[in-house]
Amino acid sequence: MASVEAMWEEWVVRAFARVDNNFLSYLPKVCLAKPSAEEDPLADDPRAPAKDGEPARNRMLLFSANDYLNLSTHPAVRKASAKAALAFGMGPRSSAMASGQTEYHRRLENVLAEMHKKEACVVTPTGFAANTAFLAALGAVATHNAASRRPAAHEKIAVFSDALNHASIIDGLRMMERHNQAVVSVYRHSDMQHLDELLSNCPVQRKVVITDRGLRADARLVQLRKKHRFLFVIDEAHTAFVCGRNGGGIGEVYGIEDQIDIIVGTLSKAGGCLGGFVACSQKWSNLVRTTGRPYIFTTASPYPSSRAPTVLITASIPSAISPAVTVARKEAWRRQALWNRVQEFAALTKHPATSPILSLVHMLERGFHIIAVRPPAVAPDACRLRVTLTSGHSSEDVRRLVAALSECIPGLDRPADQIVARL
Ligand SMILES: Cc1ncc(COP(=O)(O)O)c(C=O)c1O
Repeated sequence: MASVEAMWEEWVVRAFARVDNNFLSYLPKVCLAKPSAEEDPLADDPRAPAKDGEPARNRMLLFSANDYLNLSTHPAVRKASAKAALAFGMGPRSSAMASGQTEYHRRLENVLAEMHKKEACVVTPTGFAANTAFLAALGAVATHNAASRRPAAHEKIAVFSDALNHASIIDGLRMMERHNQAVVSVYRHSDMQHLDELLSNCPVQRKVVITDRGLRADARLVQLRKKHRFLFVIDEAHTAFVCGRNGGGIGEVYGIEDQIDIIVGTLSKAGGCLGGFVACSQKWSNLVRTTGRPYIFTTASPYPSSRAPTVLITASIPSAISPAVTVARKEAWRRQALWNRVQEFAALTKHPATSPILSLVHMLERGFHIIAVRPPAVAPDACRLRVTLTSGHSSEDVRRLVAALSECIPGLDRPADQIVARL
């Protein structure tokens, strides 16, 4: 008889053969460019002339990162994280539930709450955890209102989710279904008519609409909220700090902050650091902290030395994100630079770009790092290549990118539907 190890090995190999295993070959080895001597805080002699890093042929322009405002390398962010790490160390050691919250976490939560015009905010280790923690708390509404019994049909929550919502929303919803807390309906991507129909046919009293595509659906969602009185949840992972005069996201763009009940976001994209958040009312934040399992049962963002008493512990990531948030709000030119790049790209390619993320071709060999979006992120027939523009790209970078792309896609200056057909 085969050993347990051999049996498992065979099952793993068989499973792997059925997944898209090209995935592994897409993971390029990336070496970070060495900072110049002036920029390198560890350089022996900051006045020494900059050394050449990697040979020029290996250098590439990164069009695949979500560091939209280039804050991950901002001097204030580097300094704050280095200072916190030097003073307090790195190891996070436990969850917020076990070791409490530092003043840095609290300060960050207050800034984010204020930024989104909400009473409160809960910072989580990632954006993925923010969505799943919020949805776990949402599920708790059904369970606890059913006196901890299995909720009956009328006690469940009806959740309406955009077809292209992020995996963290999908997994959070699956969790709710597993606990009999929710009935989930998926509406066609940004199709408000479909959403309206589904809402109109739903007899359940507690309704929730959740989308990470707020920018596309805009004010129509607000009209539907008035009509159907649902709890409105937006995942602002790609819009917080990026859209709105002060980086306040969708709510600020359309002046509908008071119409959005819950804002979920990440600090790992435009924030240039790592983490997530749920901005909401005080009551919702209490529920997330006490029932949001992905917030409770996971280690908090990095914090320092075991010698520091808990109340004095500072956190290197929250202390880095705080200056990042300040810079993101203050330096509106970064947002302007980013949107200028989007407009330039749209003008050069005639591609109707309305966001810094563009689905196009892979160009690694030409010195452009662009990622392929493939299953399980999208359906097998919806694979695409994705260009992400940031404020750190110059107009020249965009011109070079478009020139290189045009060699691979002869129809790049034609309308987008024709281009997609050719890819
Ligand atoms: C819409 C959306 N929500 C949530 C997340 C998860 O954020 P994080 O990377 O901070 O876990 C992502 C990241 O890809 C995202 O695109």
